[in-house]
Amino acid sequence: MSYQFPDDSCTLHTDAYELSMMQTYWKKGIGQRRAVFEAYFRDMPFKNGYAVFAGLQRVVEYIEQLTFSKSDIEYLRTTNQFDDDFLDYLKDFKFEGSINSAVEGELVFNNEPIIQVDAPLMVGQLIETAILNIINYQTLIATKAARIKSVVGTDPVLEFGSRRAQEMDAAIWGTRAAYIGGFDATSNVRAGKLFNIPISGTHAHALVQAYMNDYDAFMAYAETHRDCVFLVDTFDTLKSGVPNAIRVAKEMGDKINFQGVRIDSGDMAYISKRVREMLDEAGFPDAKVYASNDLDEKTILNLKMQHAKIDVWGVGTKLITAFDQPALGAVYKLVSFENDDGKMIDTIKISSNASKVSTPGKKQVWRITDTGDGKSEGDYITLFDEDPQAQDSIYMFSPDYTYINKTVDNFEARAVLQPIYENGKLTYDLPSLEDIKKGSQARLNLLWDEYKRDLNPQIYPVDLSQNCFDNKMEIINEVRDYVNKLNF
Ligand SMILES: Nc1ncnc2c1ncn2[C@@H]1O[C@H](COP(=O)(O)OP(=O)(O)OP(=O)(O)O)[C@@H](O)[C@H]1O
Ligand SMILES: O=P(O)(O)OC[C@H]1O[C@H](OP(=O)(O)OP(=O)(O)O)[C@H](O)[C@@H]1O
Ligand SMILES: O=C(O)c1cccnc1
Repeated sequence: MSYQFPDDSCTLHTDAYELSMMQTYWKKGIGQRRAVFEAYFRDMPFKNGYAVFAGLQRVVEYIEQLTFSKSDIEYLRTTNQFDDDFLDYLKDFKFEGSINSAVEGELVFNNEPIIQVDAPLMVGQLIETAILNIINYQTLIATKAARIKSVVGTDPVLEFGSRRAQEMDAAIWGTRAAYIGGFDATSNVRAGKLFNIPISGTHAHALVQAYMNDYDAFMAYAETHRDCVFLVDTFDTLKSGVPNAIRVAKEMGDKINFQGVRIDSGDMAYISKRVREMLDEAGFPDAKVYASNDLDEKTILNLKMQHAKIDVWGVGTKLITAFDQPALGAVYKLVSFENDDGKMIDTIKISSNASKVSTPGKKQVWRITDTGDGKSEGDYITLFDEDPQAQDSIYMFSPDYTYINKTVDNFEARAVLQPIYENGKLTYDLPSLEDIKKGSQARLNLLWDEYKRDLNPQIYPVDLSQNCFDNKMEIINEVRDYVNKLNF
C-alpha cells in the first residue's frame, strides 16, 4: 500500500529490534565500528544433497534503495521509541561497507557462509532482516525446483504456482527462483515481463464449464488461438475430453497448432497411457500430454516408475510454497568486531547443541575441485586471508568428526564468496537470468551423482581449515574461562 506514502521505502522492512540496537550503537559511539556478519543455514533443505542459492538480485535492489524516506522517519517518530537526534542521523543514512556473496545459481551447503556483510555495525545490523527474508525464500524455492527438475529430466516443466503462493511477491520471486533451479517456463505473465522468463499455459476448467460441453469450448478456444492445449478432464477425460479434443484438432487442421491435451485429475498413469493411445491412433503422435495436479518430485518420480505417458509437467502449489519444508532457516551472525583499539576480534555464539555453535572470524568458502576428474571434492572454509591456491596440498577434515579427513593434492580452489559491494559501491555486474540458470547447471555437472540423488544423498564435505578450526577452539576456550570466572 505504498500509495499511502508516496516516498515509502523498504528500509523499514526490518525487525524493530534492529533499529533499537542501531540506536544503542549510535548513542554509545560504536555504530561506526567495523563488524562482519555472515548468513548461513544449518540443515540442508528437503534433506537434499545441495542447495541452489538465489536472491542476490533482490538483495542488491534492496541495498540500492537503502535510505530512510521522510515518511519512514516520521513514522519512527510516532512510535516514541527513538530519540530526535538519532532520527536526525537517519536522514543522512546510506549503505556503507562491503558485501561478499555466493552468486545466484551457485551450489551452497549447510554451515558455510553464503552472504557476508563487512560494514559499520549499525549498517550490518539494519539489513539482517531483509537479507534473510530474501535469501531464505528464494534459495528454498530454487532448491525445490532443482529437485523437481532432477526427476523430470529433459521433459519441460512449467511453473503454475502463482494462485497458491504466499502472496504476490512470493509468486514473482519464487517463479524467478524456480527458473534458476531448472524450470523451463511460467504461467505468471508479470514474471515473464519482468524477468524475460518464457510464459506458457493451457486453459482452465472455467472455459469448458462456460460452454457446458467440451466440443464447443475447445472449438471456441481453437478459433481464437493458434497454439492449443485442451484441458480434457472437466467431465470425462476418456469418453468426452480427449475424443472432443481430437475432433476439434481434425476439423481445424492446419488452422491451429494442436499441441496436446492436459489432464488434471484421476489416475494419471492409467489415464495418460490411454490418452497417448487415443492421440496416436487419431494421427497425432506429436501431440503432447500435459499433466498437473498437486505434483512434486515424489509423485513425478512415481508416475515415471509407472511409465506414465506424460510429456510436460505443470507444478504449482508444492513448488511455490516449498510444501514439505516451508523454511530454510538461514541465520545471520556477528563473526568479527572491531575493539576499542581498532583491532578486529572474532566473536562466537555458543550453544549446548554443537551444530549451533557459530564459527568465528571473517571467512571464505573454497570449492575444491580435483584437477584429474574435474569433480568437486568438497568445500573448504578458511579465514578470509588464507589462500589455499598457494598451497601444494590441503588437509580437509570434518569439524564435527575430525577422524573423517583427507589430503588433496591436485586441486583447484575457487572462491565461492564473490565481491558484490566494495566500500559502499556496487562492483558486481548482475548477470542475465539465462546466464545464472546456465551457470547453475554447469556447477551441478561438477557434483558427483551421489550428492545429487533426491533420496538419502551422500553428505557433501564442508570442512574447516586448520587455522579456522584452531581459531574456533581457542575462542570457545576463552568464553568458557570467562563464564567459569563469573561469580553469580
Ligand atoms: N498413478 C498415480 N500414482 C501416484 N499418484 C498419482 C497417480 N495419479 C494421480 N496421482 C496423484 O494423486 C493425487 C490424487 O489427488 P486427488 O485425490 O485430489 O484426486 P483427483 O483425481 O485430483 O480428484 P479431483 O477430481 O478432486 O481433482 C494427486 O496428488 C495426483 O498428483
Ligand atoms: O496442482 P498445482 O500443482 O497447484 O498446479 C496448479 C493447479 O491450478 C489449477 O487448478 P485450479 O483448481 O486452481 O483451477 P482450475 O479451475 O483450472 O482447475 C490447475 O488445474 C492445477 O491443478
Ligand atoms: O496454464 C495452465 O494450464 C495453468 C496455469 C495456472 C495454473 N494451473 C494451470
